[in-house]
Amino acid sequence: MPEIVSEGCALHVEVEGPADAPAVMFSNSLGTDLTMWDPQVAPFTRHFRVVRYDRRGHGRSGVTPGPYSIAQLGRDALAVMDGLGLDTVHWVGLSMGGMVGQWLGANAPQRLRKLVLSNTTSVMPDKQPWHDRIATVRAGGLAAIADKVMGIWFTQDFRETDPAAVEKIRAVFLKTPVDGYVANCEAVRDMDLRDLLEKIAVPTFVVAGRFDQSTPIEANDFIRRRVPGAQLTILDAAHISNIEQAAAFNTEVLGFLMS
Ligand SMILES: O=C(O)CC1=CCC(=O)O1
Repeated sequence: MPEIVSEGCALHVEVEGPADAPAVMFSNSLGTDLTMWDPQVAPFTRHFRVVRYDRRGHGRSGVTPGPYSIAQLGRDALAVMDGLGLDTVHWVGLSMGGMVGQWLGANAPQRLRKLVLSNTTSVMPDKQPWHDRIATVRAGGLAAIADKVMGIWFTQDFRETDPAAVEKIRAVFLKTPVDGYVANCEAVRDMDLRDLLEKIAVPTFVVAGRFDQSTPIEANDFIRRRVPGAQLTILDAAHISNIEQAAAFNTEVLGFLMS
């Protein structure tokens, strides 16, 4: 894999699937890494070249001083495309990955074929919970919020029926560097992408979770209403819908990308 450095940060990238197939680039959520997309690799590599990367501050990518911004994280994504020699990709982003996707859809539409925005929002109207979360993590590390976050990411039913899947993502969450996590929280807290939405000129599919408390259906439907021609589907999941409802997520997203 080529080493890709974007604005002083080495980004960890993995590529799988046929080299001559169109590329799908997956972008992770806050406090995860590229392994969150493991349930997508087998079905998507049947049709696509799968590109996954760890967002700055996460996983095996570097941690640079924060705060980060969604625009900066968008430029990182373009650096990954440039580093791999990809003129265009399909973009699949969940939560923060969807925030970066909104920025790309408005600022670099020529680099996108289709855009999937999953479990995301254009703005965090209440900043206080983010100030509180940052203070708690600075004082006690990610362990201080892990139980609460897992309770937001997955329904109780899923936590009981597939504890191994939850443990796997909790372990990634706990390994996320505090400085990287906080710098990304600051990007989420401070963003306001609402005015970009009507500029997105890329076929767009919005995926919401019926039980998502973090980026509720209304926030996803706001995006659907503002992005010209966008469609919305709602899965029986909380926030990390690509894991909790992997089969439905794969069917819906592949159906959109291949239509
Ligand atoms: O961790 C959360 O609370 C959910 C979330 C917000 C932005 C993101 O990427 O995940």
